[in-house]
Amino acid sequence: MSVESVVQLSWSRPISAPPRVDRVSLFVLGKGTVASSLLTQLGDNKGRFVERDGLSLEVAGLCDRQNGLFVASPGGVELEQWRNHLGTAPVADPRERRPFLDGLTRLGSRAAVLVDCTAADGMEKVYEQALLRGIHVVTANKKPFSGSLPSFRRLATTARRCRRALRYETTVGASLPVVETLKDLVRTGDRVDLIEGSFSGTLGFLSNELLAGVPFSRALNVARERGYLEPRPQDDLSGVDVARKAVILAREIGLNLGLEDVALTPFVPRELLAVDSTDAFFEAVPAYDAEIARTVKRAQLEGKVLRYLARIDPVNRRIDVGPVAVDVHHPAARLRGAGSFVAFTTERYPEPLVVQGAGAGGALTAAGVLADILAIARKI
Ligand SMILES: NC(=O)C1=CN([C@@H]2O[C@H](COP(=O)(O)OP(=O)(O)OC[C@H]3O[C@@H](n4cnc5c(N)ncnc54)[C@H](O)[C@@H]3O)[C@@H](O)[C@H]2O)C=CC1
Ligand SMILES: N[C@@H](CC=O)C(=O)O
Repeated sequence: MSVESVVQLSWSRPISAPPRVDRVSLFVLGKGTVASSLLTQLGDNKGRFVERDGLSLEVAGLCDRQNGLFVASPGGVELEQWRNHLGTAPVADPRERRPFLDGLTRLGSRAAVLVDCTAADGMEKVYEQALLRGIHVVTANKKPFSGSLPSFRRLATTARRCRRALRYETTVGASLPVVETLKDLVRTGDRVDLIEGSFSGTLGFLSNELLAGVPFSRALNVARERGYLEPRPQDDLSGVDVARKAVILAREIGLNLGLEDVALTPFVPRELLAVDSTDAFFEAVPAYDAEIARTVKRAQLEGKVLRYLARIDPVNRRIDVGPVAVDVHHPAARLRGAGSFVAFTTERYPEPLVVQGAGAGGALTAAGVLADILAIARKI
């Protein structure tokens, strides 16, 4: 067949045929900073998904710590009213997600996706239940990927065996393309020699505010208002959140390491981290303003900038996470606001491949979660 006749054929197709719209059902866990931004973005972009991708992304299920809501009819949860609907929905045990997952599989959509926007523990079991039912998983929750190594490996294997997607791009650097970039380096046979960077939007922001002379307690409140903090802010300030991200990346390059292997120095004095409840913690913070300001000043007097860095060294199988006084020419010294960066030094990139940009915030993270959902939906 000649090129002309192929062109002729495609032109002769009736252009008035209505485009096919595939229904994709979502079950969203959480109603906090990330989940609420995601639900807003799903509502705001509804028309765009249909027009550009022929996709109708519908929230069939929605759960927080207390309540759960499931809407089986086409269209799913009315997104403009989700807070009211969830607020008046029946109480649902957060550990028991089976009825929702069963309901999701019965909907008969082209695809169903469990979307975890919580920092809940033990979610790997829920993901497994989902994958085994043929439901894809998208998550911003770092714990299932940085916790027990056997659970993490089992999860990855289950996803592969069930041929379902398990996407967690936002677990490192919010919507920055860090995880998939690293996966591609590994998949294509590159050798990763070093991963380093500033992995916390919160700690980057706090360092910048401290450098500008803002008291620590005030900067922390701004970080909270902007949605940068973890549900438990001690996880940011102890460095555990950065350690989790480092473990996630280390495992991507085949290192069998866990949180217990990370050499971790906290961002703040350890006594402050001993305060357990979140309210008491925020009340205790101002007492540490002067001490934290002095640490930052000391680095400044030496002509350096205080940053909170992570370093994953596969040769020595080491992960180091902690504050470092860097030279003003160091890439981390140039970060502004909640800026983060991850630098991959590899066989093919002896000059590191650097991913850089804002690394925290509700709208950014939600956009990353949405991009993961769309990546799955487009493949169906
Ligand atoms: N805020 C950010 O910039 C980023 C956040 N993340 C991750 O996204 C996740 C959510 O973060 P945020 O929205 O900021 O936290 P958040 O504290 O605002 O919201 C967490 C939500 O999870 C719900 N929740 C807790 N346990 C639950 C359970 N078992 N079942 C259902 N819902 C449950 C809570 O009710 C709350 O609505 C965390 O894992 C965080 O590490 C990742 C990248 C960036
Ligand atoms: N609290 C985290 C949010 C993203 O993971 C951070 O500040 O980096």
